[in-house]
Order: sequence, then C-alpha cells, then structure tokens
Amino acid sequence: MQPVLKVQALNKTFRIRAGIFQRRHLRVLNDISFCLAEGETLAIIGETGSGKSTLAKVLAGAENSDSGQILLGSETIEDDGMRTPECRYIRLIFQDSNRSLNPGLTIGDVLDDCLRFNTQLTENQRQLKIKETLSKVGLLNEHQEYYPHMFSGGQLQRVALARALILDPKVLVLDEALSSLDPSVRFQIVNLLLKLQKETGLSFVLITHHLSTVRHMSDQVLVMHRGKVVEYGETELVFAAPKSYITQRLLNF
Ligand SMILES: Nc1ncnc2c1ncn2[C@@H]1O[C@H](COP(=O)(O)OP(=O)(O)OP(=O)(O)O)[C@@H](O)[C@H]1O
Repeated sequence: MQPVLKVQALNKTFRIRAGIFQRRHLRVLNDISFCLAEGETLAIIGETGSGKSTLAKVLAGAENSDSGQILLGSETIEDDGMRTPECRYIRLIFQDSNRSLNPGLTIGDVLDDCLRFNTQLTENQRQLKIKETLSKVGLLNEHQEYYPHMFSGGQLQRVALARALILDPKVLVLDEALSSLDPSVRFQIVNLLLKLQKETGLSFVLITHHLSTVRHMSDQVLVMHRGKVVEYGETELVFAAPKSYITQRLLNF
C-alpha cells in the first residue's frame, strides 16, 4: 500500500549567532526519512532541542527544508526547499495554536477566511462546510458567533482542530497540541481524534512528551536525538524492547 506521507532525507540548518560578529550553522534535521500510512499515527519523541518542532514546521510548510523530499500520496510537495500548494493538505496544530487567533474575529469569520483564501466555494457552500466542521469537533453551529476569549482551553483546542480540518487535510501534525490540557479534557480530545481518524482515514504525526498518549494513539514511533533518527519502529515493539540507548533513557528502561 502506498503511504499517504513519505519523507526522504530531509535536512535543515539554521544560522545562529556564535559571538558578536560570528555566525555558525546548526544542523537541526539530519537525513530524516519515514513513511506514514493512511489512517495511522506516527509518534515522534525526543529530548528538548532534538528537532521535533522544526520537523513539524517543515512538514506543514511553515519552514522550508534545505534538501530532501516530502511526498503526499504520489505528489512531491516539497523538493529541496521548493513547496507546492498541495502542502495545505498537511495541517499543523501546536500547543498555543489559539494564540494565532485574532481576538477581534468570531470563530465563524476565522473559519470562513480559511475557506475564502484556499477554496473556490460559494458563500452557501462555505456556511455548510463550517457547520459540518464545527459539528465534527463537537462544537455547535452557534459557536460561529463566539470570540476566542469566550471558549475554555479544551474548546479552544476544538476550534484549532476545526480550523485544521476545514481544508480536508490528509495529515494532521499535532505538536504538543494536548500538553496544556488537564487530563480529563486531554482524554476527550484524544478520543475525538481517534474517532475522526476511524471515520475519515486521517493520519497523524503526534509530537508529545506524554508517553501514555504515544502508547495509546500511535502505530509507529520515531525517536530523534540531535536532529537524527535513532530509532524507528512499531510502538509496541519499541516500548517493549527499545534498542537505542537514547530511547531506553526516554522510556526509563
Ligand atoms: N528559528 C530558529 N533559529 C535558530 N535556531 C532554531 C530555530 N528554531 C529552532 N532552533 C534550534 O533548533 C534546535 C531544535 O529545536 P526544536 O524546537 O525543533 O526542538 P524540539 O525537539 O521541538 O524541542 P522541544 O521538545 O523543547 O520543543 C534547538 O537547538 C533550537 O534552539
């Protein structure tokens, strides 16, 4: 079966300050490759600074890579830093996604803007799509009239999910998206994500420090250390017998 997402030899370097007049190159992603099947979840774990968030941003088109390819189905959507518009089928939700919501816009306006800028839908079609999407994430049609400050933390993460889902993505990248939620709300959102995955075949790249969530949600796990993949395999196998010393340390073996 063809994977929905294929990442091949991805590299990314930042130029960082190394003194008053000096700069040096910091290699943050070093030859990263993996595959993700439709309806499956790949968890990415690693210590702070190992490159997980940079990888999430590159996948979602928020940062360009220096070299390497990202394929969505059979289409190459990034080739040595060049992006195609199809990258909108990979959407990113991060911990503070809602900080990027304009406090002066209602949720209906936010979702409508997303559709107006990215699709050719008519006003009626957009209204229908907004209603359907809010319902998918467990919000009411009336929530269209609400401003961001009127939502609780858990509801805001549902709004972030609605904003990601409204463009019918194939892959959702969740970068610590559940971390700031209290355990009962996190549990509800995890169940919602799993339900959506079952119903629509959506695939997830899950970046989290919560090992129990990794075990509960993911089919495969990829372990990063200083920008490199040090272990990659089925979640149950990796958790039962981690091969790399880095994984053993992360899993408290
Ligand atoms: N825009 C940037 N410019 C320069 N260096 C950066 C930039 N973004 C990230 N870095 C550096 O790249 C490295 C990897 O950062 P990244 O945020 O991807 O790690 P991470 O694994 O997501 O960490 P955490 O678990 O703390 O979120 C770090 O050393 C970080 O300081």
